[in-house]
This record gives sequence, C-alpha cells and structure tokens, in this order.
Amino acid sequence: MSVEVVRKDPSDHPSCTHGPTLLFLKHVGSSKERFYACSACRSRKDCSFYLPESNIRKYNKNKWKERQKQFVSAVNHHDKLAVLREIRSLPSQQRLLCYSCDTLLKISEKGKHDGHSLLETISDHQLDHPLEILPALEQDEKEAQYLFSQASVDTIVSIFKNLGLSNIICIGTPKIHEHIQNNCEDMSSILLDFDKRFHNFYPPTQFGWYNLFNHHFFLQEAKEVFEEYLKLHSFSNVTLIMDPPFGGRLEPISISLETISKSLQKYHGEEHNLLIFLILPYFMEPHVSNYIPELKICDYKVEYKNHSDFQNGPEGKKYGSIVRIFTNAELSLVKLPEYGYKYCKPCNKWVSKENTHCAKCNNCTSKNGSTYKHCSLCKRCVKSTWQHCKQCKRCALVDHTCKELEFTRKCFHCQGEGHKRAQCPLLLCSEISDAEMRTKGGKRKRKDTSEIGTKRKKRTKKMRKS
Ligand SMILES: C[S@@+](CC[C@H](N)C(=O)[O-])C[C@H]1O[C@@H](n2cnc3c(N)ncnc32)[C@H](O)[C@@H]1O
Ligand SMILES: [Zn+2]
Ligand SMILES: [Zn+2]
Ligand SMILES: [Zn+2]
Ligand SMILES: [Zn+2]
Ligand SMILES: [Zn+2]
Ligand SMILES: [Zn+2]
Repeated sequence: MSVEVVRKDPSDHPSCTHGPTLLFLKHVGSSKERFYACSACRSRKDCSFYLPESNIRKYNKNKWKERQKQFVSAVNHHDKLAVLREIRSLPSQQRLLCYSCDTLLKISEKGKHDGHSLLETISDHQLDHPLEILPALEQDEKEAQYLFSQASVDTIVSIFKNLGLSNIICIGTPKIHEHIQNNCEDMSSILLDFDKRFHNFYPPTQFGWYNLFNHHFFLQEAKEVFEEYLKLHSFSNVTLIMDPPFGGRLEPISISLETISKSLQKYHGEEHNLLIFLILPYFMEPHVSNYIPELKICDYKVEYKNHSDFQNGPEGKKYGSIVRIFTNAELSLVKLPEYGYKYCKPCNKWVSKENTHCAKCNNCTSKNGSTYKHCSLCKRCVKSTWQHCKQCKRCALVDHTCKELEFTRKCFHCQGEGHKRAQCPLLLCSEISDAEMRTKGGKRKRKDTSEIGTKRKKRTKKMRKS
C-alpha cells in the first residue's frame, strides 16, 4: 500500500479546521482511491476530515465553516497583545503562565485557575524567550517540535549575515526567530507556525498562526501582515527558512514555497528568486530534487537539542546528525564553521571535514557524514563499510543477502529510485521507530506513517528517553 499527495494548489479543495485539505491517492494492490484529508494532521484522531473525491458533492461547506470559526474563536491576537503589555508592566513575581488555558495571567487572577498547570514568576528574559518556558510539542503526527541547538542557530544566522540577508521569514523555525528578535538588531524576522501558543508572546507583526502544508493563515489579519512584510522588504535581503515537522510531505511544501515566491515577485519583479533554506534529513535529497530541483544539499549537519538522531558527538548517530540544509543560495558563499568543516576548492563549496574529494567522481561524495571510498567497478563512491559483490555486480554491505539485494534496487514503498525502503523518506518516522525497537530488543515491525487514519502509538516520551 502507498499513499501519494496529488501535487496541485489546494486552495479550491474542501476545508477542514486546518484550511484546505489535500487530495491523496492511495494504491492498494491494483486498486486506487482518491480522497481529501487534512493537510496538517496525519492521524485521524487529530483531524477527522475524510472525503472520497467521488463524494465531493456531500461536502457540507457551512458545517466546516462553522467549525473553523469555532476553532479560531479562542484566539484574539490583539487581546493577547494587550495582556502581554500589561504583564510586562508587572514585576516578575506577579506574572503567571497557565499552560492549561494557554494564557499569561496576573497573580490576582490565580484563583480562577485553581488546579491548572501554572508557571509562577516569569522573568523579562523568559517573556522574550518563550521557548525556554513552553514545553516542546513532540507529537509526531502533528507538531513534532524539535529545537535547534544554539550552535546550529548561530551557524544558520551567520550564514544569513554572510549572504547579506537581513529579513527572515521563519516557517516552523521559532528558535531562529527568537534568536533574531533578541540578538540581531540589524535584522528583522516574522514567525509563521502552527503552534498557537506564540500568540501570547509576539505581536501580530512578528507571528502568524499558519499551516505550511496549504499556505493557510488561521486569522485573516496574519495573512495581511505577511503580505505587508513581503511588500515592505527589498527582495535582495529577504530569505525564508523552513524546518517542517518530521515526515512532512514535500509535494504540498513545494506548492506553498511557490505561492510565497510568486507573491514576492508580484511586489518586486519576476526576475528575482526567493532564497530558501529548507531543513531536512540528507536522504530526502532524491525527493527534494524531484519537487524543488533548485535546492541543493549543503553538508552542514544541523543539530537539535531534543532529538538524539539529530545530534553530533557521542549522544548522536555514529556520523553525527542526519539533518542537512537544502538551499538555492550559491553554495560557495554558504560558509560553514572552521571547526568540523573545510572549503573544497574543486567543488567550490564548504563540506564536512570527513568528506574527501574524489578525483574520479569530481565531487565530495559523502552523504551520510562518513568518509566514502571509490569503487572502480561501480564507477562511483560508496560507504566505506561496503564491498563490491561479484554476484550482485555492485557494492553492498559485506553481510548482505545477494538475492534480497536484487529486489531492492527500487524502493518497495514509493517505487522511487536512489534509495531502498529502509531509507524511504515517506517511511522516515517508522524507520526510527524500528531502530528504536531493535535497540530495545523488541520484535521488528514496520508501520506505514503515510497511512491516513491508522492508529499509531505515541512515541514522544520514548523518543525523549532514547
Ligand atoms: C521540527 S520543528 C522545527 C523547530 C526548529 N528546529 C527550531 O528550533 O526553530 C517543526 C516546527 O514546525 C511547526 N509546525 C508543525 N506543523 C506545522 C504546520 N502544519 N505548519 C506550520 N508549522 C508547523 C512546529 O510547531 C515546530 O515549531
Ligand atoms: Zn484538519
Ligand atoms: Zn488556567
Ligand atoms: Zn570536493
Ligand atoms: Zn568516487
Ligand atoms: Zn562496487
Ligand atoms: Zn551480493
């Protein structure tokens, strides 16, 4: 079974509470099913919308409009801003945050929040750094909020500075936004994120409640503010950085990026190209080349604070974080830290220090962060742990089963070439879940994350422990 997203602008699709739905195409054996489902929530317990394309006439637009209204009614950004201003005027001991109600409070209101989960005493620093007091949302089917390490934030911001980029659209990158707001006087940023808790801490000019899979703004005003941001800033120094939730689909992301790029061109001329920094695991490269071919992979290993697979050093994977930056910025100008990286003259770009230049391939060929070796029979570089197998006529792991390899030239799951099922980006989450189960000595069992509506175990707590 496999599920694809039909790559088209979703703005005329039926909407759930999270904006226009996506049209999915499910193959089961030789039969196909086309249906609309939520763009943001991969589990039906988070959003129940499901409508076969053939039943489109049964879509109850008014019912869903009403639900949308209700969904956003709890948020009035201007009221939240007024509360923030009042809270700022109080001494820190008189400030509270109610996690249960998702609101800042004065100490005099505490009685109304009896039994709620409260944070008492909030410093100015904490009000300016909400990520230090908001617990990361780690539900993989929805938010999957994994935060960059400070070293990665510093590197990314210094890449922007080197390129003369000073106005930054932060989509799903609250840490970059927070850093710029607090530390970079000569830069501006606007955060677009699905996490509505940021309404409590940023004014409408700095935060918009947004769904990146359908370019949907939950509040009309946020849409207007964003358009104004695009209008206001000169094209040459605007850039966009996006770190989508883990396992998020590239087809809809590529459409949202196109929409933003066109909007910017509308204001500043068609000759310009929006600079994009998209953060994804390295093995998404074939998919990125497919959907957003102008983005090239940069060797920088993006590190996260709260996910062990995305860390360098002893805590992380053997060869460091698996996450990279994909960008259409000129790679020769994307300068990486001297510690851990080097400039490769023939490639005219910065690469990880383990990545050796292969004269035969005329490239720095490592993908996973280890040093690769050239195989003259395969005529390409391969992982150093691989050896050429005469029977399979290709390089493979020393202990592979030859017969198995024959069947894995194409990915079993998405039928794509260039990776096997185990590396299939669409199965990424379940792959990690598998690895986890194996290390825990559990039985190997794979689940399909792209399967809409299947019940998936919450792994968030487990992941935090691992
Ligand atoms: C993997 S985290 C990235 C955080 C980033 N590494 C940082 O430190 O700033 C994904 C982010 O995307 C946001 N997000 C999740 N689903 C989203 C959606 N459908 N639209 C927009 N943002 C979304 C999450 O709230 C979270 O902030
Ligand atoms: Zn939905
Ligand atoms: Zn409360
Ligand atoms: Zn090179
Ligand atoms: Zn080579
Ligand atoms: Zn070989
Ligand atoms: Zn073999």
